Amino acid sequence: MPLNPQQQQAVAHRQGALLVLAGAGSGKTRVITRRIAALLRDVPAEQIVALTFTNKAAREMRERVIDQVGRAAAKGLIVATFHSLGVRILRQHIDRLGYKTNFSIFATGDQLRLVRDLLARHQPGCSASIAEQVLARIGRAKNELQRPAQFQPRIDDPVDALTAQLYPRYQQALKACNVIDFDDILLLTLQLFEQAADVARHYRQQLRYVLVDEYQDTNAVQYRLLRELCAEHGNLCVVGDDDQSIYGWRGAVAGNILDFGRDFPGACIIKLEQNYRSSGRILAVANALIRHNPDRHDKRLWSAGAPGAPVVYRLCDDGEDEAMAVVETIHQERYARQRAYRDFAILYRTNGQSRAFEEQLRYENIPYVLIGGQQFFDRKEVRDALAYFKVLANPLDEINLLRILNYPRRGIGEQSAEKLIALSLEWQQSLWQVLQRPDLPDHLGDKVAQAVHDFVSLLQRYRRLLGRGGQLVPDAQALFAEIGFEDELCRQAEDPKQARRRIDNLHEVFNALSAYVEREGVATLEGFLEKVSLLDRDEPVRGSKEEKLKQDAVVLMSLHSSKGLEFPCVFLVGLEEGSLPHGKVLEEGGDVREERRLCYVGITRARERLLLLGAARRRRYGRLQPQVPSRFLAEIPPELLENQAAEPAPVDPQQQAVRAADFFSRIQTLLKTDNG
Ligand SMILES: Nc1ncnc2c1ncn2[C@@H]1O[C@H](COP(=O)(O)OP(=O)(O)OP(=O)(O)O)[C@@H](O)[C@H]1O
Ligand SMILES: [Mg+2]
Repeated sequence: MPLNPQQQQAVAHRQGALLVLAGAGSGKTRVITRRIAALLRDVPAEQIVALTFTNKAAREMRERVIDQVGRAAAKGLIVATFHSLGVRILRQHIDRLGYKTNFSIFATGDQLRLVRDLLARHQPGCSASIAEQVLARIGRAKNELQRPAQFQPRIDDPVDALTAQLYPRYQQALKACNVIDFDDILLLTLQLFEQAADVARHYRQQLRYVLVDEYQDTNAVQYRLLRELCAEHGNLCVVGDDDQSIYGWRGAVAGNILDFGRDFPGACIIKLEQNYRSSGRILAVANALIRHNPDRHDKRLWSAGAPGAPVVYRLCDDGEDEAMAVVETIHQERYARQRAYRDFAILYRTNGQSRAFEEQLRYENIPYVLIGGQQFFDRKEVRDALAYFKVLANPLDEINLLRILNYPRRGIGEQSAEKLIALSLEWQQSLWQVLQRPDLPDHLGDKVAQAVHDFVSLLQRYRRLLGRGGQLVPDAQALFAEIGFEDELCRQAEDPKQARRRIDNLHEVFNALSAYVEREGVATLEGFLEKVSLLDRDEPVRGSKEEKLKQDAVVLMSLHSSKGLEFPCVFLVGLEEGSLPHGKVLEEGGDVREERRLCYVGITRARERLLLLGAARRRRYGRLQPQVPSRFLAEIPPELLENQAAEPAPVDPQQQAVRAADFFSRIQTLLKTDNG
């Protein structure tokens, strides 16, 4: 498909800064991939770096480039997320900041545990629940470029006061364990560039063409990093849409995109106005909604396509009814237009909303894939297993060392663990060093000291084995068999089914490891852990997101993870006050404009058919409660919507009995499929 003149101009642009500011579906991502292909004709691949927000988007972009230029020509090209580029750089040079290059990356659970430990040590009276709030403040501070020294607590804010106290200690503890957290990845990369001029120069000379997709979602740290990278050559090309900025809550600054012209004087700014994705009617709805956000760059998106089918709003009776309406439409559309299951996406505000749709789809035997939801790598047994890997890769990782010290139980109880920590503080040695001291029997008694000794030699033995990297999977399996990990899972489970699930999850870790080994030329435990810690925060439970998208199945996902994607038919569900806009935002006086942008993102994923749905009543805390339709619906002129909103039917007792019977038979079917 040929590019339009504006797209061509963006692709042909060579030196200096370039901003493509354009609405949804106007071909921004396409411009980036075509530009890379064009650059590859006269620039070595290693000099080009394209940055995106999710691993999925990065993989997809690489594939699209390969389709155009072939695999050989794309070799050496860097297509990555900001975080994976950061890790790549830190692995080479983090020693300049006083860390070792085999550092590990903390998962959220590990971070929380560290903050809880620090709280218990320094503020014994505090409730443990405050740890999460402190951690969130630390995260926000890091994304706003505040290191411990720059953190400014707000007056009269007790959580801020605690954060001010704990943040420096948290940072010291991480460093002592040779660990960094997710937000440190970018902050430390930036620090490296600022402190080590030679390192900065090296990357500025190596990475001569920088391209960024979804630029509206960059935060302050990412922005500074880009400035550092492009300080000499200035070849920065960014594309984005201020109307799709949906990560303000994570510190993204939409202003970055609006200030681009000021920050990079002489920048070329190109606007794309033709939308190639959505039908005229869908586009009209999107435009009408987003117009309600003040202070935006006004963009007029038009489509050369046909107006298409009407956009429908359907007010359903309750959540079950909403799910049935969706499934009914899927059946109709498949029948009338021979659509595949993968043509449909059900989009919602929060992952918890998927349940009713999943039930209904299962009941009707419709294949579906769920993207996001409870994160596989966050489950307890999975984190316990990974803790072993983490300690084997980096024995200074004290949090994980403590996690496995007596798991599975080996006779080093909590009191002994506390004694060991006290000794490590007293002797100013790392816990790992303390565990290896010959004089431990004097402090712990012979029996416990023997258990510690066995534990240490086990770890050392496997460190040697795994360090060779030849047989990661069998070696790891041997380790877990030797320590009796599965037996421990069985002992702790409440019933055999739970035990089975947990053991399956452990095996899934081995599967993930083996898939990694197969993919990678040189596989190491560190490399595997790095992959896991860089997974998209909303990566699916199992399998990669694009594998799932390839199957012929209806897709269920949150609005946040739908960014950049497109589907022939989209159901945007739960259009009620409290769901979209989200209740938390309303209660805390948050930014309703960001919720509106989220709704806009959802609408603009649709190519041909868009259905907006909501329920008149919804089950909350076990009771049906009346709902108010989303304010966003009222912002769309009625002539743009085909309203299928029926007044909720008066409840006829006989009908209710039929519904109840139907409901129970469905539950029974579900239980049967569950067991089967
Ligand atoms: N010149 C063109 N001719 C035909 N189709 C095009 C053209 N440009 C883009 N498209 C198609 O339009 C759709 C949207 O393109 P793309 O995903 O690049 O848009 P985008 O601006 O990145 O959207 P979003 O803001 O949602 O990320 C894709 O299906 C793409 O193939
Ligand atoms: Mg895009």
